[in-house]
Amino acid sequence: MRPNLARDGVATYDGDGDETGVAGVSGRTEADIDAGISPEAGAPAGAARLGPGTLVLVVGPSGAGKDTLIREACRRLAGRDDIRFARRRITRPVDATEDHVSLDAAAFARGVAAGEFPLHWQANGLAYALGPEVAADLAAGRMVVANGSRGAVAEARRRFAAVRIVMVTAPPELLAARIAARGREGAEDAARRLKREPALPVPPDATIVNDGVPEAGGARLADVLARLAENCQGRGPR
Ligand SMILES: Nc1ncnc2c1ncn2[C@@H]1O[C@H](COP(=O)(O)OP(=O)(O)OP(=O)(O)O)[C@@H](O)[C@H]1O
Ligand SMILES: O=P(O)(O)OC[C@H]1O[C@H](OP(=O)(O)O)[C@H](O)[C@@H]1O
Repeated sequence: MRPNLARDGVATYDGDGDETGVAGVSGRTEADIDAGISPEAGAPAGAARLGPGTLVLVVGPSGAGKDTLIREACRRLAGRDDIRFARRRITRPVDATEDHVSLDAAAFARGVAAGEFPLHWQANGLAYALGPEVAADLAAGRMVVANGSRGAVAEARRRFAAVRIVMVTAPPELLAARIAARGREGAEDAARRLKREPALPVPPDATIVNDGVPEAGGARLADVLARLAENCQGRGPR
């Protein structure tokens, strides 16, 4: 399932839905967000899920610019007490590319065993988690935005009451060039990242093609987040 990158930065999905298990699936557009079309239809019913605030997972291929656009959107939405940006736990040393909490493997495993992480996943030889403050913010009715894995969306939908997905993508040649220029990964790791294409279990609520300047993509993400927050009304901070 590959996005079409045309049409004013809004991607739709082709295909028969094989990868999502949904026949004739098409991406939700920002118009759908305005219409309040719910992606929870068909989500598994479970025990108490974390909420009532909405978890927004920003997903997409490595190098697309998720962290960059999240930083930009965070700057633009500073002062919004109803929207928080998650600080991830990652088994990666601290570096300039993301303001995460760095944990070693043992500390990460202890966090998992203690049930501290409302969501965790593994990818790229690393372990990632959202911290307990995410659950607290959702419980207070806030929207929480996190850089997520496409492979963790299904689990997120089981664990959280309301999950929205924003796909950030870019043409393949830009992905490769950006990962190389960032210099965080070696050539082999970079190549493995470029090959990763875990399927989403649902189409994204919005897609941002980050092929312009970061400020443009960041402004677009901020817009999408503001609209998603509007549609979570009735669940404001308390
Ligand atoms: N619109 C853009 N124009 C030019 N460079 C960009 C743009 N967006 C991001 N970049 C650069 O591309 C690199 C990858 O961006 P970023 O780390 O935000 O991507 P990511 O999707 O979070 O990737 P990963 O999943 O590998 O962490 C960074 O060096 C960033 O500065
Ligand atoms: O390929 P998928 O499963 O979508 O994403 C895998 C992981 O890679 C990226 O993290 P980072 O680049 O290591 O910070 C994503 O944020 C996610 O955690």
